[in-house]
Amino acid sequence: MNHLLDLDTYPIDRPDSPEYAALVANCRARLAADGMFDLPGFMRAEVTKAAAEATKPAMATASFRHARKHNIYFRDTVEGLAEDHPALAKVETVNHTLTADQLVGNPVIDLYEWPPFARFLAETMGKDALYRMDDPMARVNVQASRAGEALNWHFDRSEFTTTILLQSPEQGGELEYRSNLRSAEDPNYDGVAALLRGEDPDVKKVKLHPGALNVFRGVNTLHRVVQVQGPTERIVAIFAFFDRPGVIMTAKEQIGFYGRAVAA
Ligand SMILES: O=C(O)CCC(=O)C(=O)O
Ligand SMILES: [Fe+2]
Repeated sequence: MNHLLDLDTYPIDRPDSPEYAALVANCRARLAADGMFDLPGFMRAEVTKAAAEATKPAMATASFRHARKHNIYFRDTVEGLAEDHPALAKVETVNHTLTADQLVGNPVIDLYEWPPFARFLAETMGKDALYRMDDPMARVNVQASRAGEALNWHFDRSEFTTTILLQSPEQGGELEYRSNLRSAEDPNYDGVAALLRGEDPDVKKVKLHPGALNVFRGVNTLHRVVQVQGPTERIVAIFAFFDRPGVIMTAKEQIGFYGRAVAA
């Protein structure tokens, strides 16, 4: 993996070393403080560039253009919330997705399949273990956003989201986020509504660079990608891990996310 990743700076292949323990401790502290950590230069620059380039033919011809209006919960109704509550205000998302079955041979798949990666992520999140999905599409996705496009405000359905940015646009494409906007006990609908009105002073913005590993607690961190400007697409790889092995999507979920279904 040394040819793909900067294992000198990030020794995730040496889980028994003191350097590994220090790295994990640092990531955990940042997750606790900010709901996020990123590791710049995690994937080597030339590999990152090659991985981005390799997605382009399929992105141009075979990706799923996903354009939708949604609220930040991706749900039609939220129990206890009036339909016209401003926390349910709709935003628009447009992006283009390639699924794992369309990424065969891409370094992002090699990384996903490498057991120390899941082990390292689990340790940063304070979990006993994390498992890859068995879903042929959802395991790893690559999303492209073009000028005028972006993934809009949302909470994630999974507790954590793990990405590697493969290509930056000229302008836009930063990740905007607000950690701890809600908790398991308090949905904080008024806080959500204030943020959607642009009135939350605690929104932060991070500009990731290609090759950076980014992990964030998306379940309680409201987040969006800032609209892309200019001719260069923002391209990001998204890795799906679960607390248990063997997770797959239903055909209905696959069609909802990707416009087609592929059996496991
Ligand atoms: O593109 C990104 O950086 C964030 C992706 C994201 O929020 C998601 O996949 O849920
Ligand atoms: Fe997300």
